[in-house]
Amino acid sequence: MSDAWEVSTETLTDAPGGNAGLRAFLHGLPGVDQVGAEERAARLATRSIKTTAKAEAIDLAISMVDLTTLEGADTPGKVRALCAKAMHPDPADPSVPKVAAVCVYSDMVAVAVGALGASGIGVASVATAFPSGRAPLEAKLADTRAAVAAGATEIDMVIDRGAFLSGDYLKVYEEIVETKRACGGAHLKVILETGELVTYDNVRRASWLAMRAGADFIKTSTGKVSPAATPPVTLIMLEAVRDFRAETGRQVGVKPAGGIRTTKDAIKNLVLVNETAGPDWLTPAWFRLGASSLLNDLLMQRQKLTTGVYAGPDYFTLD
Ligand SMILES: O=C[C@H](O)COP(=O)(O)O
Repeated sequence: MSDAWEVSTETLTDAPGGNAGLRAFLHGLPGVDQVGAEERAARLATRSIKTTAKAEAIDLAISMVDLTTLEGADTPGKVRALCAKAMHPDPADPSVPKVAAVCVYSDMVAVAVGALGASGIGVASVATAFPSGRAPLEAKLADTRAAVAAGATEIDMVIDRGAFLSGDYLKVYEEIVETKRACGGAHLKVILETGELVTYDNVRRASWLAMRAGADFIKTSTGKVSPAATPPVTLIMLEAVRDFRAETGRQVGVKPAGGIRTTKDAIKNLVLVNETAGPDWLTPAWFRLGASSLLNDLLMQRQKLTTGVYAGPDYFTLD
């Protein structure tokens, strides 16, 4: 499987069998064993990673970060500072890898594009009436097109959870298909907002629905709803991308986001990836960590491993 992102061109324009067909497919998926999923996620979380492996894991995690600011009070200055940090997380140590992408609201895309220049760091924009997903489809598509026109290379859309929970799977499917079309060459991450989906079975169903509609990535959460990226939810989504590739040959990425704050959290995620979807997903092309305040902890732990002492949170610029 290639490391490069493959924009899926085979997105289905019609859901075979309409809503009834989708419903039959999604409800025909095997149910999630809740106890089994929680126990497996908890067991994997106890794996201890030390010394060289830990240093490698920290650098891999840094390279997978979608460095995020999604606040009403975001300013061009804050976004430029975030971009500087994305390119040189620790200006005193050029061996620290750059992050994968900067994630902002669509009106901040042009600022991020200008600040990141030719760094190779992606610009991800949330879109489609983030975070609620409540707006007419035309407004959602206009939001998406505006972000792409401003230079976004990745679009993080939210699904309509109300439609999903009321069983209108076709509406969710068609919105994803249309948003994928509006993305053009940009990659589409589909946010399921798992904290609102009520059951693990729904997490599995929403993952398959998004992948069948053409998602390049499935993402847990907006970061605005709790619970967000819990280990069992990430595990279920990793199983879904693994099984989807086995069935269709197409690889889809996974992005847990929301509440990932510590190096421990990040490493737990990497173990989950390796043990569930497998090492093919252990690259920034196929796995991202959406986080607004994880990077500094990764930098502190990295420095501790290198120098033996913690620099302390004030040493690094705010993330
Ligand atoms: O997409 C990323 C999330 O909004 C980040 O959530 P966080 O602020 O809990 O790290």
